Amino acid sequence: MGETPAFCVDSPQNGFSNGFGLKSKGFETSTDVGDKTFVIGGANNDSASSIGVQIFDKSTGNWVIPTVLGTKPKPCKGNSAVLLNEDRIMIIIRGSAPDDCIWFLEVDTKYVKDKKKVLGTEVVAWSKGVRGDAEKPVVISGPSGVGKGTLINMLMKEFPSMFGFSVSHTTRAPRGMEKNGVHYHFTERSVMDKDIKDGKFLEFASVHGNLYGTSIEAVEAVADSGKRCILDIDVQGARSVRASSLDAVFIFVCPPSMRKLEERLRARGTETEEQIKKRLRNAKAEIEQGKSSGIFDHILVNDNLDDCYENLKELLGLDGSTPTNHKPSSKGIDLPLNHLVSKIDNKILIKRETPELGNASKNLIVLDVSSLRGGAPGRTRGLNIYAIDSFSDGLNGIHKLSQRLQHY
Ligand SMILES: Nc1nc2c(ncn2[C@@H]2O[C@H](COP(=O)(O)OP(=O)(O)O)[C@@H](O)[C@H]2O)c(=O)[nH]1
Ligand SMILES: Nc1ncnc2c1ncn2[C@@H]1O[C@H](COP(=O)(O)OP(=O)(O)O)[C@@H](O)[C@H]1O
Repeated sequence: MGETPAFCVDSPQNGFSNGFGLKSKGFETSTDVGDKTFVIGGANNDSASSIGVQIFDKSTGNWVIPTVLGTKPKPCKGNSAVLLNEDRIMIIIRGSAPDDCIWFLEVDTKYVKDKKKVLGTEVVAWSKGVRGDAEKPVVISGPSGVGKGTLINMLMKEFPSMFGFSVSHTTRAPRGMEKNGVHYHFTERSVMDKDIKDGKFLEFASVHGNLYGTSIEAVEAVADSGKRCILDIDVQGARSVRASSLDAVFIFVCPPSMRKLEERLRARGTETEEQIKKRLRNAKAEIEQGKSSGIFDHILVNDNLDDCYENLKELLGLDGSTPTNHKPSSKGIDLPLNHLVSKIDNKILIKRETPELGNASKNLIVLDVSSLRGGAPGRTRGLNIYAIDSFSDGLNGIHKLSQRLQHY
C-alpha cells in the first residue's frame, strides 16, 4: 500500500484551510470523493500552462494521472476546493481575474462516466463557472438545403461579436467556396476515427454517407472567445447533444414543402444528382424525427427567408433593442485574495480573511450553487452571487444569512 497524501497547514503564508478540513500546502488542495483523493493545484505534469490534477486511489494505494478534458484553468497561487453532489469539485482560484476564478472539476458526472468508458482510463473534465444564465449554445438542425447555413450566416453577420460557429469535422470533400477550418475541418476518415476513439468528440454521426462530428475543442473555442456557440448538426447529433450536459437551445428548421426543398437544393448547385436524391430521401425521415422526437424546443418553417430570420431572432431573445455589437454578459466575481471558504447547504460562503477595509467593504461573498446547469464540455452556468457588508460571523447560520442577502 502506498501512503495517503497528507496535507497540512504550516502557516497562512504557506498554505490555507478552506474550512472543511480540506487543506493545502503550497498551491494544492486535496478532496476525497469515495475511495479517491483528488489533488488539485500546482502545474500540470505535462505542461506548466495549466493547473495539475492527480488522483490517489485509496483502495489500491496507487497514484493515477487522469486524462484531463476541457479548457483548463491556469496555474495559480492556491485554490479552495468544495465537493458538490459527489460528482464535481468547485475550485475557487486565488488571485485570478474576476471572470476566471470559479471552475468546476467534474470527477463523476455523466459526461465523465461516458468518457471513462470510451477511453478506459481515469478521466476528469474542467468547466469554467459563469454567473446566471449566460446565453445557452444554439443547436440548429434540419434537412439539407432547408436554409440552416443561410440563417446562421445572417445571424453571425448581424451579431458578429455575439455568436461563434462551432466548426465541425467532416470526411466529406470541400465545396468550391468552403475553407478548411472555417466551414469545416476537412479530415481523413482514419484520423477522425482515432480522434473519436480518443474521446475528442462531443458527438458524431454518419450523415448522407459521410462522417460529421463536433469536437469538444470546437465548442470550447467559441466559449473561450466569450461568444454564444452555434452548432449546425443533424438530428442524430442533436439527440447526442441533448443527452449531454451542454444545455443548449434546440431549433429544427423545416421546409415549407418537399418541392421547395428540392428546388433549393438544386438551385444551390453544390451536389451531384445522386447526392441530391440521397439528401431528399433522408430529408423525409429527418423532418419526421425533427417534429416528433421531442429533441427540439422550437420548430421554424423557412418559407420566406426574412420572416424565418425574424422568428429565429425572436426565439433567441434578439429583439429590436439588442445592440448588434452586444456580447453575452460575463460579469466576473471580485474575490478577495485571502479568504476562507465554507459551505452551508447549497451556499458557498467566501469570507475575507483580513477585513481591514472596515465594515463598509463586502466581507462575505455567497455563491448560490442550487441551480447549476450545463458543465463540461463548455461552461457551468447558473452561479448566483451575493455579497454581504460587515458580517461579523460569517458562519452564523443560514437563517441569519438569508435575512442579509443582497444582490452583488
Ligand atoms: N451530427 C453532426 N452533423 C453535422 C455536423 N456538421 C454538419 N452536420 C450535418 O450534416 C449534414 C450535411 O451537412 P453538409 O454536408 O454541410 O450539407 P448541407 O446540410 O446540405 O449544407 C447537415 O444536416 C448538417 O447539419 C456535426 O458536427 N455533427
Ligand atoms: N427561405 C428561402 N427561400 C428561398 N431560398 C432559400 C431560403 N433559405 C435558403 N435558401 C437557399 O437555399 C439554398 C440552401 O440553403 P443552405 O443555407 O445552404 O441550406 P442548408 O445549410 O440547410 O443545407 C441556398 O442556395 C439558399 O440561398
